[in-house]
Amino acid sequence: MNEIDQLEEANVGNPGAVDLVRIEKAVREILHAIGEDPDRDGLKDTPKRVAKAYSEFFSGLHEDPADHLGTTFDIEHDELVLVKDIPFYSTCEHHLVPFHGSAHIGYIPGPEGKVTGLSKLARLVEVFARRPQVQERLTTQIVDALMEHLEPRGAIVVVECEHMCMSMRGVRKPGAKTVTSAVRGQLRESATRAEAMSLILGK
Ligand SMILES: Nc1nc2c(ncn2[C@@H]2O[C@H](COP(=O)(O)OP(=O)(O)OP(=O)(O)O)[C@@H](O)[C@H]2O)c(=O)[nH]1
Ligand SMILES: [Zn+2]
Repeated sequence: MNEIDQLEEANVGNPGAVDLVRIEKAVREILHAIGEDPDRDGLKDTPKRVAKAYSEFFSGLHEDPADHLGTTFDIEHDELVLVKDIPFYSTCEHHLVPFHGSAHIGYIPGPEGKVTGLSKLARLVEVFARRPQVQERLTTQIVDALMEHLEPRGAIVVVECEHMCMSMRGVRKPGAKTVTSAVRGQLRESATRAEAMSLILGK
């Protein structure tokens, strides 16, 4: 049996939509390409480990934000709700290396009073972070999902990240931070926006 057949046989079913066998084959190729021996002791299980890791890194591609924002409570509150410093890891779609940092999410519930569980905001970040991403799209996808599913009066998302593609390669500037924001509805008005920003950035 050749090495690819062995990989196929070793793949014990693929519960998600990430094709583990295909990743394993590709990782073996990469190891060959960098001049390594994929069959040496330390590397022989690496393709399998990488496939498993990638299925975590990219699990958000197969998730729907509605799964998390579907649970809402009717709570009368027409002031800002803000969850800040939600840590996350994502993967830069240009280099397939991590970028990581924090997301801050605020919204003013709408007249329907749709308020979601606080943990669901962190789950929403995961849905979009666990995909090949750029930071700007991550930021707008989060805010747009909030607007669509909670119908709030307004929403704001601020994301602060360090990109490994700028730290460990290329321009090599570790510590440089990128800040992106997306604001919708009433939170675009200068006074509410300023209040939200000072709560988010005033550490
Ligand atoms: N706007 C944006 N750019 C990103 C993000 N992640 C990585 N990049 C940038 O994507 C760009 C890709 O540029 P290219 O010139 O195609 O690639 P490259 O030769 O590897 O670029 P260098 O990183 O400058 O070496 C780089 O400037 C990265 O810093 C992101 O989330 N948003
Ligand atoms: Zn990158």
